[in-house]
Parts: sequence; structure tokens; C-alpha cells
Amino acid sequence: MPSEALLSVRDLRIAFHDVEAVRGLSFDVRPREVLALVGESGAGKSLTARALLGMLPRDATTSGTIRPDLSADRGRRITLVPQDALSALSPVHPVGDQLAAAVRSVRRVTRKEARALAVAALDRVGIPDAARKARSYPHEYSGGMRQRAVIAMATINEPDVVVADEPTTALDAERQEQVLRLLGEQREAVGAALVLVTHDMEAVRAHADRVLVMYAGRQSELGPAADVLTRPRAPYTAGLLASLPQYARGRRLPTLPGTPPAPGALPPGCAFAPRCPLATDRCRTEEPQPRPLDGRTVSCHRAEDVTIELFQEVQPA
Ligand SMILES: Nc1ncnc2c1ncn2[C@@H]1O[C@H](COP(=O)(O)OP(=O)(O)OP(=O)(O)O)[C@@H](O)[C@H]1O
Repeated sequence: MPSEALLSVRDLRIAFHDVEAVRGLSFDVRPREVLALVGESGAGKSLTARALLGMLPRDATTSGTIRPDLSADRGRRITLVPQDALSALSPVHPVGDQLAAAVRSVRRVTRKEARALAVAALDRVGIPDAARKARSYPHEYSGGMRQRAVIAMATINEPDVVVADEPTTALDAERQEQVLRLLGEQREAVGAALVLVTHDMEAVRAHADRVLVMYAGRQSELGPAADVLTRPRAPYTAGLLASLPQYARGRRLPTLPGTPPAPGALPPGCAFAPRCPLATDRCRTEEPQPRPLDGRTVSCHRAEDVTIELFQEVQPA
């Protein structure tokens, strides 16, 4: 995989009224890779993804850099697959017209050519009788078909980066897997990188090349998914993995005790220390900075002592 960056994020901070929700993230998105942003609710995954797209809420203040700024080319070089497929489609225009309009907004093609591209895109995502379905409105599509249409919309202009923000939360497990597989195939077909926001470690394992594990607005661990998921170096990663059935070894599934802190109420030192079985006085006073270890970057004073079994013996609080 080429290692030059398509996007470079450096010391990204996102605050609301002086309370930081994202606190100094640095990572790259590489060409054609699937980079998963993973962590519990409130970790700052969506805000980070939205910052890439230039779609932050108006009252957010940011610092740091995202280079190049693809958000000026949103819809062409960077696109979004949102949580809710309906919100990505207008209810008042046929789906094919919306796809054709998306094409014509960035390419000089005739209406007829745009229309043909729209039908081809719907066909590519597995919509049966695409020429006819292109004339239907979103409400005439089933939920699954709408998901497919949204993926067609996000890939039709062959972007460099597709950002998918929990694209499957509303779906059952089987559908989730289908949608992620389709998203993977489509982004591969157009040569785009995928930034996949998820709280599902199973999805990360099945679909990501690299993973950025986030906790309380910071980076816990960043590295190749195959390494991070088999040999975590951040206690928080081990905690997320503990809830996956294959690591429970026949025992009752351990869960990560406690909840993440709210952005305005962070403990001193490492934000994860109150939930961490390895925490020492240093962890409770000194915030760990990202450092290289075992081919990834990890923010933990005790990273060398972390094993995948760390949470096996911990009972839910
Ligand atoms: N519009 C907003 N105004 C104020 N605070 C916000 C706003 N949006 C997000 N936040 C704060 O930022 C934190 C991180 O939000 P974000 O949506 O990025 O989390 P997430 O990791 O994507 O979680 P989830 O999985 O629940 O979507 C939230 O817990 C919240 O405190």
C-alpha cells in the first residue's frame, strides 16, 4: 500500500464554547486505505469525520491543520455516507435525477450522459432494473435500496476519500455486513480511501486496513488493524476487544466497566485512568502523549504491559 498521505491531520482540536471535544489528533489518510475511527459514544469520531468534510456545527471552533483541504471539493474529492440514508436524498426528486445532478455539478457532460452514468451507478450497487428505478423517488425504495443509492451517490464522482459515519447503525447485523461489503467494493472500484466511523470492533476487524482508536477526544492507539486488534498496546483497545466473543474463551463476555468522561469533566492525567486496571499515580497526574511502539502510535504510560487479556478478569462495575 502506498504510504504517502492523501490527507494529513495535525493537532486537530474541536471545541464548543471553550470545552474541547477533540483534543489534538494527528493522523494521515492514505490512498485507497480503509481507516476506521473507533471508540465509544462521545469519543469525538463524528466530529473528526465531519472536520474532514468541512461540515462541523457552526458553533464549533477548531485549530490544527487538515491538508489538503478537500472540503472545498465536497461532493467530488470527498463525500459522505451518513448514518441516516434518507437524509442524504431529497424526497422531491427521482433518485436518478439526483445522481445525474451530482455528476453534472462536477463534470461537463450532457443531461443524457449524466443520466446514463446515474443508471450505471445504480446498477453497479445492485439495484435491480436500474433504468426504471432511476425514475422512482426515495420513498419508493426499500430501506436497503436507499442505502445502496446513497453509496452510489457517494462514489459516482470517483472521490479520493469517502467518509462513512456509522453507515449501518440502524440495520440488523446481516444488513450491516452487506452494506459494509458493498461500500468496500464500491470504494475499491473507484479507487477511493474510506474513513469508516464505527463503534463496532467486529466491523473494524472485517473491513479496516488501519484503525484509530479514540477515547475522550484523544488518540489511544493508531496502527495497522491486524496488529492493533491482535496485540493491542493501549488498555482501552484491549477493553474494546474484550467484548468480542472470540476473545472471551468460553467465559462470560467481559465488558469494559464504567463510562467515558464528558468533555467538560475530564480527570487529570490520562482520561482512561479511572477505568484502567494498570493505572498508576503517574497515569492519574500526567497525560500520556502519543509515542511509537510496535509499528503503531500509542498514548499510554504502561503500553509495554498491556495484553489482550487485560480485561478478561475484570467484572462489570
Ligand atoms: N454541536 C455540539 N455542541 C456541543 N457539543 C458537541 C456538539 N457535537 C458534539 N459535541 C460534543 O463532542 C463530543 C463528541 O461528539 P461526537 O459526535 O464526535 O462523538 P462520537 O464519538 O461520534 O460519538 P457517537 O458514536 O455517539 O456519534 C460529544 O460527546 C459532545 O460532548
